[in-house]
Amino acid sequence: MSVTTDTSIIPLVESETTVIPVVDGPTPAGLHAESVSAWFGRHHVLDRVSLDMPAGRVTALIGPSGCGKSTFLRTLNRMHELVDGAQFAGAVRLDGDDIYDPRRKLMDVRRSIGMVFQKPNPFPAMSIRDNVLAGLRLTGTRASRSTKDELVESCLRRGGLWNEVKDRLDAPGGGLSGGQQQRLCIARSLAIRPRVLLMDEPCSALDPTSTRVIEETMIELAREVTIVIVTHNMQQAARVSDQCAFFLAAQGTPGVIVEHGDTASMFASPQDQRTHDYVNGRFG
Ligand SMILES: Nc1ncnc2c1ncn2[C@@H]1O[C@H](COP(=O)(O)OP(=O)(O)OP(=O)(O)O)[C@@H](O)[C@H]1O
Repeated sequence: MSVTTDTSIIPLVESETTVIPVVDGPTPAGLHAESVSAWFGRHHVLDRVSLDMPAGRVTALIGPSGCGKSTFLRTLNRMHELVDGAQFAGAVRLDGDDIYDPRRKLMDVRRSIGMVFQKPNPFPAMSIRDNVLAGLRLTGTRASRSTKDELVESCLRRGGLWNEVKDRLDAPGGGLSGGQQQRLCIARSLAIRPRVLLMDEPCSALDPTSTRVIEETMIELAREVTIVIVTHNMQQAARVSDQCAFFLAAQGTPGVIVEHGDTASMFASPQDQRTHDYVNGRFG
């Protein structure tokens, strides 16, 4: 089950004010999950999952419904803990530093590791420009008017939306098409300079043309931000990802990674029969 919610940005709220060089491009960071387990109450949904997600690469998480892909994704920026009764064990290292270290500020974690959800969730009545800048306000980041203008243009360009909206930046975000709204959400995520972007089935609500545009945007973005994407679409995983991890939860047991590796090899010559059957559409 993927959770579609505006909490994508609410957890960033903190009173602290920071000034950061908002226009410089960020540098992608490596993410490493180490023996990650997760529970919802007594329901154990992930069991000791370890995965390297290299800097500047696209990692696709694939597997049948309910095997824990979205839960795993949400442990990667500590959104899992927002659910009542949710528990976590293990470590997630961002360029070597554990994001679960109690000395680490939660806001810094969520600023470094952004998230884009299945259903586009721009603020519908807010202008396109203000949507892009919304994350800055929520993180207490100050910037001059001209810096903001540069930032809006840079994020919309990187989100692959600038040419379509540059003449109507004051129009409401809710007036855009679904695909444009999703790219606006990507641009909004980029404005706080994440080093990793988590994407939970970002194209599942979109038509094929919008999907292709988002995929092209992802491939471009991977130079500056590490991407981890959950997708049910095998062609999409093959098109956009450098490496894949295949998750599976056998009946009544928590999800594990059955196989992971370079995407081309996993599709052409999977090592595990279950991976072979899944990528060839035999189940799931
Ligand atoms: N908020 C929640 N509260 C309780 N259980 C949950 C919650 N979210 C997910 N689960 C359960 O955790 C398990 C893993 O769900 P998860 O959404 O991570 O799987 P998934 O592989 O992403 O599925 P899908 O591909 O259908 O989105 C499922 O059994 C699901 O019912």
